[in-house]
Amino acid sequence: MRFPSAWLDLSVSNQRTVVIFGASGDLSSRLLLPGLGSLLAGPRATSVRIIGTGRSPLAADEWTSRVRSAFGGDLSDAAAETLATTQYVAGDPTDATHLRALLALAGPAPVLYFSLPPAVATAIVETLQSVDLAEGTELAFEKPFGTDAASAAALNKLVGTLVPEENVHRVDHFLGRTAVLNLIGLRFANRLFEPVWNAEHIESIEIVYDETLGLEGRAQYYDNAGALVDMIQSHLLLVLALLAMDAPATMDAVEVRSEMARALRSTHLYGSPVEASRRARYTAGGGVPSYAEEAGVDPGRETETLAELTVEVDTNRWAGVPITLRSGKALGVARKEIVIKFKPLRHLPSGLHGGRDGETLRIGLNPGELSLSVPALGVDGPYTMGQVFLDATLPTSPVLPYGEVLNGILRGDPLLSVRGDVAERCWEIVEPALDAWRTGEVPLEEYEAGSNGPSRWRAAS
Ligand SMILES: O=P(O)(O)OC[C@H]1O[C@@H](O)[C@H](O)[C@@H](O)[C@@H]1O
Repeated sequence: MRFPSAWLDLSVSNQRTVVIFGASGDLSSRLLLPGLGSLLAGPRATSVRIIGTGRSPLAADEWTSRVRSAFGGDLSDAAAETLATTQYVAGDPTDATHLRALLALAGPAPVLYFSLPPAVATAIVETLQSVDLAEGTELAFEKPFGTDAASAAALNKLVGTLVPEENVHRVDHFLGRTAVLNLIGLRFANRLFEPVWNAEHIESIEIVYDETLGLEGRAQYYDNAGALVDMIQSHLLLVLALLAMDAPATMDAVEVRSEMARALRSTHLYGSPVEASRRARYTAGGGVPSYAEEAGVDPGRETETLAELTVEVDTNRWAGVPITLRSGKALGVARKEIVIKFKPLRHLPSGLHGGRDGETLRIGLNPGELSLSVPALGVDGPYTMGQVFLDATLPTSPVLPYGEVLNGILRGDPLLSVRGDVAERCWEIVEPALDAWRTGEVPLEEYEAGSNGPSRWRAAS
């Protein structure tokens, strides 16, 4: 159950220049630079030239010290070299003259990484229309890609005039998670699971990413996004795609991404938006203030901090199986897992007593773990059926999920990047629920911070 070695290749064959737009922002220092640092720590890594850029002026030593602290620990040769060559250039990225100077500095085949919200990234892409891009330029975008299906489609169109689709990387760090990548090994290299991975044998699926963390000072972004857009529209639907897709012919980006896209094209809400979606917001609890009182939040906006969506993948393999995606903040338990419930067998020999439950497979997403409950005789007394658990821990990659995705971007391989049509499709899947929420058809429920969320939700713990 190991993923192909190309994904574990920590080396960056040709030195590349990465221009980070929004470099002085929180996302860059919290996620992007540490991810790059973990990649550069690999034994075969070569250095990368990083040019940070943003509107805020930043002294050269201030920028270098930010990069240094994001890399953490002892520096490998590649990381030390990267640090020695990095620079920061302040300027307005929507000004074509500034962009031309920046690209001249970057040289051949740079990666332009937009560590910015969609509106700002779109404005820069618009300016890039009047600037010549070097052959082999790669463009990388943080999530969310667009703010709805229409804006994602418009951005795709704009980006498509600059570089070919295989040079566009819509970043989703869940695709760099060991446990998520291992879904491919778990399913397609596994005699036990693959034959039963369908509606004939599986009753229901949950994909849950409950966090104990609250807002972490990100109100400005989060209050506009909410749990559904922040986690389900992006990360969890992509996990679903890997879980539900058919076997790709090869592990090539074209094949894998086509299968993922095919699964998502068949995905829609399980019933009406009112039946298939739930939303809630935390009130004060355990020393955490209520969401409405958090700094920077507009209480009237009705932003949800916990969301649940049940979908169906309407294919021959999956039709009829409810798949529930759930994620939220400030919950009592950090439950981050996929739960696959198999159907009970139709028949048990008479004389066997107890548990007729089907098997349950739990795939821990963070950390990566597997647990399969199987019926066994004698667990709860002689000739009585009970459940025993087969547990395994997945190896932890030394490369952070962001680093894994970046590895692909630097090598020009879009395998772990979201394809344009998939980015649009993920919006289309959630939009009926978002529309029903806007019109108040689905009430905004409440849960106490530190609790497990409202009861009676499908994926309630
Ligand atoms: O557990 P991880 O890797 O930090 O991923 C979860 C995070 O993913 C991010 O994309 C979301 O914006 C955050 O709100 C969330 O906390």
